[in-house]
Amino acid sequence: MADIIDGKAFAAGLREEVREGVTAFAAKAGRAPGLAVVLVGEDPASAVYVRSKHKACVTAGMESFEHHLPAETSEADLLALIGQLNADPAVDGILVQLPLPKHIDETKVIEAIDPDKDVDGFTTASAGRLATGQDGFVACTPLGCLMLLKDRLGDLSGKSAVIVGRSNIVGKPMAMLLLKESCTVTIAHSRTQDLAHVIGGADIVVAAVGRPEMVKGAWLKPGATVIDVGINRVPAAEEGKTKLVGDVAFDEAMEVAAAVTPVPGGVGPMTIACLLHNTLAAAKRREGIA
Ligand SMILES: NC(=O)C1=CN([C@@H]2O[C@H](COP(=O)(O)OP(=O)(O)OC[C@H]3O[C@@H](n4cnc5c(N)ncnc54)[C@H](OP(=O)(O)O)[C@@H]3O)[C@@H](O)[C@H]2O)C=CC1
Ligand SMILES: Nc1nc(=O)c2c([nH]1)NC[C@@H]1CN(c3ccc(C(=O)N[C@@H](CCC(=O)O)C(=O)O)cc3)C=[N+]21
Ligand SMILES: [Mg+2]
Repeated sequence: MADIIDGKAFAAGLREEVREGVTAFAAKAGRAPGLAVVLVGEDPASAVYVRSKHKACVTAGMESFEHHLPAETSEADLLALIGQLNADPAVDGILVQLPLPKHIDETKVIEAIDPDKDVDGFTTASAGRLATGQDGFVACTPLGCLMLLKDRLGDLSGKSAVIVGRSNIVGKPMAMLLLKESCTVTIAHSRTQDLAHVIGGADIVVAAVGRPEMVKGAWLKPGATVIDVGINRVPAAEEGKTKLVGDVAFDEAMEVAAAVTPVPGGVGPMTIACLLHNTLAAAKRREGIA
């Protein structure tokens, strides 16, 4: 039976560390770090995430500036808001909750964020810095996954890692991070042939697909470490209820792997803790505090 990697507990520790860092920052800077979260429209899942980010900010002693705009907001108005937040000295980090309504060009909006305030790590500047080994913000979800992997495995050098998914916000930055750790990295996606075989060679599997329980236990190399990024809401056994499952068939994986992250309670809480971590780092950098 594999170990369950307790992302929720690890995230709680990281949040406590950030809280202490915030106190030290405030003593020197005379102000708290500030995070601006922009939500456009009424997507219920997005509203839940934004609420938990706000709560986490406040608990860590940070300022949270919430901007909830109606779904009909024009791209120009949203870009104008980003411009204001870029110029606002009280704002250290800017997060624009994705997805945006269809009439708004996501790339254009993300690119408008000052890279020094890009605590999500989504701008081209941040992605380029990560890819070329320069200092910058790393996307929160892959950063959280890396922290869990290093905590569990120590040195990752030489390990074979398969990432399933190649999105700009999870799969690609995850690949860059693991490459930096000297893993031998394979990125699988919807055109990958014989995914089971590809996964079967991996010491580390990161699943970021968005398909409930698609990675089967029998595909895994015995003793593998499995990081499940997927958040899928599916019907529960009880009539009319839903539950969250990951992209990995958890019970099966527990029979073969050495360690597996659960959903919920795995990667999700790490994403929010890393957002706070990045926001504190942004604030320190902007104030010239080591
Ligand atoms: N825990 C957290 O904090 C977060 C969780 N998530 C969750 O992680 C999951 C992935 O998110 P995200 O990266 O944004 O998703 P995207 O939809 O942007 O990307 C999904 C990726 O999976 C690949 N894929 C789809 N079907 C298959 C298949 N059958 N076999 C192999 N690969 C496949 C796609 O390939 P192709 O490129 O060829 O289409 C694509 O690269 C979702 O469940 C999301 O909810 C996301 C962000 C944060
Ligand atoms: N600009 C932007 N940045 C993001 O980081 C971003 C985004 N947009 N859009 C949506 C995705 C998704 N995401 C999650 C964050 C926390 C949990 C999380 O805490 N999940 C809990 C469960 C929460 C529940 O019960 O619904 C858990 O896994 O334990 C999940 C998913 C961040 N995202
Ligand atoms: Mg869109």
